[in-house]
Amino acid sequence: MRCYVNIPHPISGTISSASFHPQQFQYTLDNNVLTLEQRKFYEENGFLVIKNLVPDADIQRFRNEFEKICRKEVKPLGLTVMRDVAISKSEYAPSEKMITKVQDFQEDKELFRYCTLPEILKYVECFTGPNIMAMHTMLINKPPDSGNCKKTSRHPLHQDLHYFPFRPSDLIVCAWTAMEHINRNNGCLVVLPGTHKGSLKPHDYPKWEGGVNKMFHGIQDYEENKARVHLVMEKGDTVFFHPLLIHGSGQNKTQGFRKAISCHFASADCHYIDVKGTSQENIEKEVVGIAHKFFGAENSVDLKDIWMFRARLVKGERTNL
Ligand SMILES: CCCCCCCCCCCCCC(=O)SCCNC(=O)CCNC(=O)[C@H](O)C(C)(C)COP(=O)(O)OP(=O)(O)OC[C@H]1O[C@@H](n2cnc3c(N)ncnc32)[C@H](O)[C@@H]1OP(=O)(O)O
Ligand SMILES: Nc1ncnc2c1ncn2[C@@H]1O[C@H](COP(=O)(O)OP(=O)(O)OP(=O)(O)O)[C@@H](O)[C@H]1O
Ligand SMILES: O=C(O)CCC(=O)C(=O)O
Ligand SMILES: [Fe+2]
Ligand SMILES: [Mg+2]
Repeated sequence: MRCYVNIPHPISGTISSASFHPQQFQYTLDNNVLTLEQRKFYEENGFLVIKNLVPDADIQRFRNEFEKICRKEVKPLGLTVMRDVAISKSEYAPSEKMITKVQDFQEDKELFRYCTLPEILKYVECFTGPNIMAMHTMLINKPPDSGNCKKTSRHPLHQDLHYFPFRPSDLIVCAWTAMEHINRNNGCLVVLPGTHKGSLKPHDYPKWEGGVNKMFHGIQDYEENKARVHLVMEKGDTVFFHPLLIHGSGQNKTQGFRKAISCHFASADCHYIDVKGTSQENIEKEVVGIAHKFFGAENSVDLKDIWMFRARLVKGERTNL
């Protein structure tokens, strides 16, 4: 996982034994895809934006398929369709306006293409190595908040590792692609650079007046003065980020539904862990509780089974996960 690169001496420009400064990389692997500058950026900040990575034609296909799902013209197996908490009890009408995100599209050929795009996997491999599993998939359709003023479209600051019962964290990466221009107005991603170097923090529901979406846990000891960086992205731009990086997204103040597609990838060489007795126990209980609703409480399923069942190999060999 760790490797050393010879950095030429800044003054002499040569590598001699006297001027040899080994550089340790912890969060990126040795290959020729990332420039040294990009590698250093990810090591330091825990995220990396690649401009214009996914072609418009692919994004259009994801959009078309999402609309078909919303209109109930297709019903992919295993898909979770989530409505915003502010409208979850309102009248049912199948339209994209009702859906805040879909998750687990591993059985939907059109959407899952995202997780197999060579241009995405090329970068993913820099973090996971050659055996790559798609662990969790989402298409987020952040609804406008302007109507209800409840700010329920916000995603509290969190670390994605809170949801994951596998390790090591450095071999996990999220790819998140903007499906349109995204800025602070429609609720872009917000990151706290460098927080991937810290540990996993306890997460719980934020105490928001307007309510909060199911399982949208956030970190509790939020430091107001910590520098937040708002990632303004164009259609097709993709950010890769570490699962310990603290991030969230702000309210959508526009009338449109802000769209992004994402996948969490992990090295197939990762291993599952037991989260009992850790800060992740609360999310495990919720996930297992929902699974019981679907499969019946008598059929005991644990978190590991749920993840193994949904995970898909996208490159290399399925070793552990
Ligand atoms: C399996 C492993 C999962 C891993 C976790 C994710 C990993 C993520 C990793 C990456 C990091 C990702 C970070 C992340 O993204 S974390 C967010 C991840 N969120 C989820 O995974 C939630 C997935 N959603 C669901 O499972 C369903 O949509 C739920 C269970 C929510 C509704 O189910 P269903 O659609 O069948 O609805 P229903 O009509 O039968 O209603 C049932 C009850 O639920 C109420 N309700 C409805 N909508 C919401 C809502 N939005 N907020 C709160 N409550 C809601 C509703 O009022 C009713 O309440 P009551 O009348 O009973 O009181
Ligand atoms: N003071 C805070 N306490 C807790 N969480 C916060 C705080 N400020 C921001 N956040 C979280 O970080 C996310 C991003 O913050 P940001 O300030 O960019 O968005 P916002 O407050 O929703 O919108 P705005 O662009 O109007 O500030 C928010 O959605 C929220 O989840
Ligand atoms: O708002 C988004 O698009 C991303 C939210 C997020 O971080 C997540 O679902 O894990
Ligand atoms: Fe997240
Ligand atoms: Mg704010």
